[in-house]
Amino acid sequence: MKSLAPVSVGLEHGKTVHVEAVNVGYIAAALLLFWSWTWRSAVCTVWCGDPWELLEFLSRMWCWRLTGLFNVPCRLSRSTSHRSAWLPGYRKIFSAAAARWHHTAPESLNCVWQLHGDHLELRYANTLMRFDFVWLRDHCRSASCYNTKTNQRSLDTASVDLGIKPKAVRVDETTLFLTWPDGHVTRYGLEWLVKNSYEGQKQQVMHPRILWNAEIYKQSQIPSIDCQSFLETDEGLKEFLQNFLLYGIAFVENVTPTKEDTEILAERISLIRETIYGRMWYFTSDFSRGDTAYTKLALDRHTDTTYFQEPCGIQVFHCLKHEGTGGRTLLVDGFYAADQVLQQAPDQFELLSKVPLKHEYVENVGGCHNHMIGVGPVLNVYPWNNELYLIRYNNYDRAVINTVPYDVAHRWYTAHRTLTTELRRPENELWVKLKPGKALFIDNWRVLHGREAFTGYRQLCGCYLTRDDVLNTARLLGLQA
Ligand SMILES: C[N+](C)(C)CCCC[C@H](N)C(=O)O
Ligand SMILES: O=C(O)CCC(=O)C(=O)O
Ligand SMILES: [Fe+2]
Repeated sequence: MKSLAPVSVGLEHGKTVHVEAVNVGYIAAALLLFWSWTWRSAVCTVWCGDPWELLEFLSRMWCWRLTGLFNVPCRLSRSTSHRSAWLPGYRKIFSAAAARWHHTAPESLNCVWQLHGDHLELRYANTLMRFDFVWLRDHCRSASCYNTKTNQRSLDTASVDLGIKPKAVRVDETTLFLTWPDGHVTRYGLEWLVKNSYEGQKQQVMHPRILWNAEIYKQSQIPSIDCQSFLETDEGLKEFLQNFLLYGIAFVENVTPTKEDTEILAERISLIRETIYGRMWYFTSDFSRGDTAYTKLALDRHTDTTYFQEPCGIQVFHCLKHEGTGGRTLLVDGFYAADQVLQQAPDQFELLSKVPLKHEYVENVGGCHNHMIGVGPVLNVYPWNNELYLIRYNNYDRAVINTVPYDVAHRWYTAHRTLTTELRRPENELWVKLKPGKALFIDNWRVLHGREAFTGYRQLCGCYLTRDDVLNTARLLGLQA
């Protein structure tokens, strides 16, 4: 008897039937019996293992044939059991059948599918997708599972058997049909699957952006949006938001230079995020608060509120008055700089995205007492596609590093230096002088700001916006955000 690599065949609910090593004659007989159902009762006589196991196995094979799911048990997982072995010939036939792609309807030749032991594989619109069975059950859009009025799931996911497997699968030109063991039918539009599958998502650009240095930004000649058009037309607002999403900064001009008018602007696109600085703030160099922002000193590039667990999404600045010199605003695209780090030193990019850091705001000035702590890495990336979505960079407010051991700390300082070098390249610096009437919106998750030291009286007003609400407005206008 030839000894073969042990193989086990996966069945429903994670059960595995181990097939005893048998000789050629037995396998031939088993094959014969398999194809001739009427002989099912005689199985035990040619089986040298547990007869019920074989019976169960063969009956399942029969069911699969009936339901067209013959290829279900194609997961030929390795098993350390000495008992299981297939004859090469049978194994070949078996896996050849298993590897068969289904073109259920002749018209749907652009969609093929294959049912595996633990997932469904489907190729459509040049996308090869793999779906977990629980996922397929969980996302069912039938009336009993999903409320299309509220766009909410009604199905209790915890009630789905984790070993669930469809009883039948069918595909026509547009739709995948799955019948579950309890008879429930799930339908998925093939287009919907491409859009919503992991593989489909990976192909899509999540957030279209134009990374910039000073030259790129200036060359683009992005116009400021007129205040009236911003406030009164959807086109004006949409153009503004499109610029904002692409570049992380956008300007509105011809704004009446008051705090109240600035507030009206802010409210046009979002809810205002009230913080310890108030709702609409208004500041001069009077050191009314315990922060360098409230002085005449220069401020190096940074993002704000790094000491919040969720740093503010958007910052609005409107200079209401400046009688003096200096005080220009510095803007640097943090994502452009981070991208340079990724190109030069991917390991340093990774470190900056992995090492959690604390930022802290401790204030005890006048009647203001605050102690804020926010923890997170400098670069925040989506774990599923590594896309950068938030940069937390403020060397003034960075707290004691005590979240990593000394050697990691040293590597982190090296990576931080690389990023800082990029952020400080003069060609990456966009300098603007904010003037009364021109409001600036900054994506505080992406673009760093700073300011030049100044003399004289300078008055700035503005606010923070909740990011979710800005993106909500953009999506409602049909933008990808
Ligand atoms: C904008 N406004 C003047 C209100 C607050 C400034 C906060 C400054 C702080 N160091 C930070 O970077 O978060
Ligand atoms: O004074 C400025 O131009 C900006 C100061 C600053 O960084 C801030 O208020 O967040
Ligand atoms: Fe700031």
